[in-house]
Amino acid sequence: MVKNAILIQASHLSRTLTLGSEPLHVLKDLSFEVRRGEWVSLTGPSGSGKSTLLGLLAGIDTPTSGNLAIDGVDITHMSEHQLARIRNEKIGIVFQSFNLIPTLTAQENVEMPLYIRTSAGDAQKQARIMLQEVGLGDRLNHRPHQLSGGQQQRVAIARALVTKPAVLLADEPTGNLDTDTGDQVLELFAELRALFGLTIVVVTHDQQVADYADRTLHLVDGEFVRSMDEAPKYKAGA
Ligand SMILES: Nc1ncnc2c1ncn2[C@@H]1O[C@H](COP(=O)(O)OP(=O)(O)OP(=O)(O)O)[C@@H](O)[C@H]1O
Repeated sequence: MVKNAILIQASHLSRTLTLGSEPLHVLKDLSFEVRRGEWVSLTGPSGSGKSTLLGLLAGIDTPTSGNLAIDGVDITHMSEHQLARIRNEKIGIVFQSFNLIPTLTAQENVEMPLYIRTSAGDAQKQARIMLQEVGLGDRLNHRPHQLSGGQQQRVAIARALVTKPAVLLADEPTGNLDTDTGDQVLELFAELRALFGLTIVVVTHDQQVADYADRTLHLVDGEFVRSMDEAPKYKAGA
């Protein structure tokens, strides 16, 4: 059976927060698709709604209105329990601050998402293989504080991908890394995309990071705009 080419389908998504008496329209009527195997950047100024949108795609938050389907499954009205299952099966997430558990080794951190789906022995084996894929086969027993920032992010990437998700979501994944280390992490994304046919969505405010993607969705004040619609960088004839 040919799998659906559309991996993420969002229709008229809105997210409104009610704080005090005034509603805050964080995301406004967003409709878009992401195709299987595509790499999309999500850019925009601070406060434009990037992380909020990523939270919806991750099933961490739910939209106020509209519909969202991931890998052919409509997740819009799912219970927290159902969303947790979708997150474990279909979604890998990487954050700016790595979010590793400090008391666990690299291997144990990567095993974690597998505990609810397989035996301890199998989890250990799969975690080892995934850490080898990200170039950390010789750091299995190191704890996060014994690893560099780039290595910690590689562990986080291994943890995100060990369940073989359809989509990797990343929120400023290079934000805590120097430029060279950040580039290495993005090169690793590209390798893993080729290896696993991954779909990738990266939130970033860094144009160089955004340029790794096939396509950019640019948010301003909760709405998509084309980057070229922004204020011109120079005046014609100046
Ligand atoms: N839990 C919350 N309570 C109150 N306001 C919130 C909450 N979450 C988000 N917001 C508001 O929603 C808007 C969008 O926030 P969001 O974090 O999605 O933006 P962002 O584009 O990711 O910003 P940044 O680049 O600074 O991380 C902001 O104005 C923010 O203040």
